[in-house]
Amino acid sequence: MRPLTLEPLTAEAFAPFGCVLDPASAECRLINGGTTERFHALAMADTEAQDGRTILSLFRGQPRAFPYQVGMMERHPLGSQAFFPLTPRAWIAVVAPDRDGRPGEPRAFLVPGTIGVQYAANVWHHPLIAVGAQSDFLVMDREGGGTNLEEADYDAPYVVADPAG
Ligand SMILES: NC(=O)N[C@@H](O)C(=O)O
Ligand code: NI
Repeated sequence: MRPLTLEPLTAEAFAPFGCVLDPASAECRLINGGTTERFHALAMADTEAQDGRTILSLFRGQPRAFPYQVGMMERHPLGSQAFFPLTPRAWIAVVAPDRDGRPGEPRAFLVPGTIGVQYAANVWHHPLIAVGAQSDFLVMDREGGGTNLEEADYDAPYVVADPAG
């Protein structure tokens, strides 16, 4: 099995795959008479293809067992998909470039529990990888017609070591 190195997440490194949802980097607006900080527009949903609509869901992820085998990837051709942790616990985002309609060499990012990511439409990624304990995420993605899920298996799995060491 091919080891996957866990990379630290940066907006630059993730840019080919989507965007990072980091309140600390967002425009912060003081609203409601100064009682609330609005971390504005962490991400813009891309869900309108084929009359799609944006929905917000809660994903309750059970922790994956490590070392974790990444044997498949998926993508959503018609819409973006954003994950933002509600549980302040680090998690893992695995993405890959497209290589002639199949996922190429994956990259695994360790995402702090205060930061989310949005996979751009049609970007190969692995389904949610929660780490250590049950973790809740707000997920913004697309509801609508058409086929919005494509999956592909790797010929041989990659393996991610336990972030806890
Ligand atoms: N199936 C589903 O809604 N979730 C996946 O798309 C995922 O990326 O976790
Ligand atoms: Ni997905």
